[in-house]
Amino acid sequence: MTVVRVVNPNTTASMTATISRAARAVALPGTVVEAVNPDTGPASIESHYDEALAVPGLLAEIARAGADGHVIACFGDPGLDAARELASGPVVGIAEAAMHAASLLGRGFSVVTTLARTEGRAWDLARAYGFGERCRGVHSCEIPVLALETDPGARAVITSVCRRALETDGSDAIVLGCAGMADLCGEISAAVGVPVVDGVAAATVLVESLVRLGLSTGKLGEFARPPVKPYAGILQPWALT
Ligand SMILES: O=C(O)C[C@H]1NC(=O)NC1=O
Repeated sequence: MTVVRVVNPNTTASMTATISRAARAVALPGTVVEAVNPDTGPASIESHYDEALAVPGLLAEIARAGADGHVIACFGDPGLDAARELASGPVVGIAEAAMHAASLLGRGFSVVTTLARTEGRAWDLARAYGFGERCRGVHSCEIPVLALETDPGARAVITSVCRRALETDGSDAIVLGCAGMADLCGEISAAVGVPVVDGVAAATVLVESLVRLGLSTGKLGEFARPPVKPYAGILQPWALT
């Protein structure tokens, strides 16, 4: 039995439930999906500040024993490198997984995300992961992350931005730029007529496959366990042994 811990780094349990449904929908029968979120940190991640303050809570969830692999279920892939130092199993971010999957579906893909201020981060990740050319455009809906659950017009807006992205970019696929959009994949794909990739599902399947292949992060160099040292103040609980 494989245990994949899917970590929503923000503290909104209803979003964790959406993420859990998307991950469980694609996991194999022998895989246990453990969807969690920290109890400390931002309610949603929409800025560099939010992202920085989400990382300690995220790492606490990564550090807990009992998982064979981890998904970081936030499109900024926050704390991914630190999580890889800490975890013994594979760790995959949803942006990374979605971009890899989309790159196999055609010559180029477009990212559709929430707020315009997060577009730069999506471009940074695309370039860092080697998809600077394959990523044809990053577009935003100007819908706050938590409004995805409460705004009845959100689906229509996201679908419209996806349609415009395809026209503008000439891309072959869409990457949804927020874990909170995970439940919109099928509906939007049917509406716009191209594959729409949800990073939660893509990362869950990727981690599951890596575990089944007996593969994990290389620990000889950069991603070896961090050196032991004191951590003062409120971060004292994060000190390693
Ligand atoms: O960066 C974003 O807009 C999306 C990102 N924020 C969040 O709380 N979960 C996410 O997937």
